Amino acid sequence: MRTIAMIGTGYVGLVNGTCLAHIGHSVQCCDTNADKIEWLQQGRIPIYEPGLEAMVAENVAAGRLSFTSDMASAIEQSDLLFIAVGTPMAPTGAADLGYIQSVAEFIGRHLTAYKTIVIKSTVPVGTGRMVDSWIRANMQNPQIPFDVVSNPEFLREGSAVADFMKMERCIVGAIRPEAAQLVADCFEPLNTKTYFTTPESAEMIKYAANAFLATKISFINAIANLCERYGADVEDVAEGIGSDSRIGSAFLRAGIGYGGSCFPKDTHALNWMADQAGYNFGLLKEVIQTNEEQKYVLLKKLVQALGDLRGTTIAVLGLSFKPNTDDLRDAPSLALIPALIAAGASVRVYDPVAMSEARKWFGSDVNYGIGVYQTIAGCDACLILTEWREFITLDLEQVRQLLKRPIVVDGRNCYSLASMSGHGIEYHSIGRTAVSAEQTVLSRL
Ligand SMILES: NC(=O)C1=CN([C@@H]2O[C@H](COP(=O)(O)OP(=O)(O)OC[C@H]3O[C@@H](n4cnc5c(N)ncnc54)[C@H](O)[C@@H]3O)[C@@H](O)[C@H]2O)C=CC1
Ligand SMILES: O=C(O)[C@H]1O[C@H](OP(=O)(O)OP(=O)(O)OC[C@H]2O[C@@H](n3ccc(=O)[nH]c3=O)[C@H](O)[C@@H]2O)[C@H](O)[C@@H](O)[C@@H]1O
Repeated sequence: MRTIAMIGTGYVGLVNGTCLAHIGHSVQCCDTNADKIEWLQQGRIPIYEPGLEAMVAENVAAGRLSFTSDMASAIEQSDLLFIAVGTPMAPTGAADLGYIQSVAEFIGRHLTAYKTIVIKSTVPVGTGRMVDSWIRANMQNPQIPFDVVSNPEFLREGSAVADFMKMERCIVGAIRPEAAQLVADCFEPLNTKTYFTTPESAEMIKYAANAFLATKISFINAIANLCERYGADVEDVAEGIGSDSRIGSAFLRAGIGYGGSCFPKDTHALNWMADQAGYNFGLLKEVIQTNEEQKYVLLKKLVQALGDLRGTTIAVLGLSFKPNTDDLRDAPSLALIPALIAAGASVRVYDPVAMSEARKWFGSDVNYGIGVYQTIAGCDACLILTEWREFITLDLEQVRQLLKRPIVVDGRNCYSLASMSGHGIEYHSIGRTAVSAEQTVLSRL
């Protein structure tokens, strides 16, 4: 059992802190956001993450997990200091290391005995060494030893607790093998495969993993756009290629592009790193560009179906960047909804859990519905942006009756073409428009 200070109690810090407590460690989660800490001390969870609330309560009750704004004493009382603060995108596309630097300097000022400092945040290659120097520059007693270890995080929002508890692999990048082993031992109860490497490789593994997954998504979205032009069905194509074990079926769901707090910023940060090194990562630039364009494909489909959008009311189902989270950071909805409004439409939105988050982003620009059916009633068309369970099990008969015009434009391919047409709904989805051979490029060949 180790004593751990988790510095930064956001999606990653709160889940890691709670799960590390759950596997037996004694964890203090700290944050500069005093409101967040106060909420957590009252047993309230500031984010929506399945399974997290119960796990927090259990570990707080067991005395293994606590929340504090007193970072200095948490640091003093802990063997390992995990840094899990944000690394948002700077205007240049680079990762903004401001929060990391301020934590490193704080640690430096409060270091009174040996500590292992673990970087959980996603940081550009070389950051571990910068953290080392920021700590050193602020130490009152430069003789105190410490290690900086890179231990990137791979959890997904919406399944974060399960991703941690069934961790597929643990990456540990360190200069001193003893420090690497200390960090690996923290995760020992999970029985996961650990890969030991240098800090630079560990930092690169994180960006390469996210960029590769983003590449798969942009690739299948580009194929989807081609499928529409040739009358093929991207769902069949994804299944057909995904069954090749060298390709794999994961991350081949065509849609309206990837969003969230990580793929967009991490692809930009990797591209920035490449540019800094004088390497033109053209492939990655295309992945980013394809994703940008994909966010607007539903607008084009809607205009094709309805014509002029001025004076129309459009229902939007799903605002979060994926199901099972209330996170709207870089969600496709943030790009598409302003575009609908700019085209003259009134927008009525509904999301099962992200409504209060949505109010922060959209304010009074949209109307907020109550439940699916109240939201779509009387609308000219309905868009599906997130594949929440509630939206993939709609009562299609009611949908047809409630919409002014029975048009559904689905950015997540939640339904078969047959089920929608069977209910008399004009259905537009991604990469599988039901066109006859005469309407496709084939007819012109
Ligand atoms: N959200 C995700 O699913 C994943 C995120 N990551 C990476 O983990 C890092 C954290 O991401 P999130 O948890 O999503 O961010 P977040 O924004 O949800 O949380 C960061 C927290 O750090 C706190 N903070 C900022 N400065 C601080 C300081 N000086 N001292 C103490 N606390 C401070 C903030 O108040 C905030 O509560 C990022 O680098 C991200 O790229 C990695 C894998 C998954
Ligand atoms: O670094 C991070 O923060 C995390 O980023 C992603 O996790 P997350 O963003 O939570 O969610 P994903 O499930 O990866 O989905 C990201 C986006 O891609 C989209 N997506 C995903 C898969 C797919 O086949 N198609 C597709 O469009 C989703 O709708 C969503 O908008 C990675 O999957 C995690 O491994 C990583 O730790």
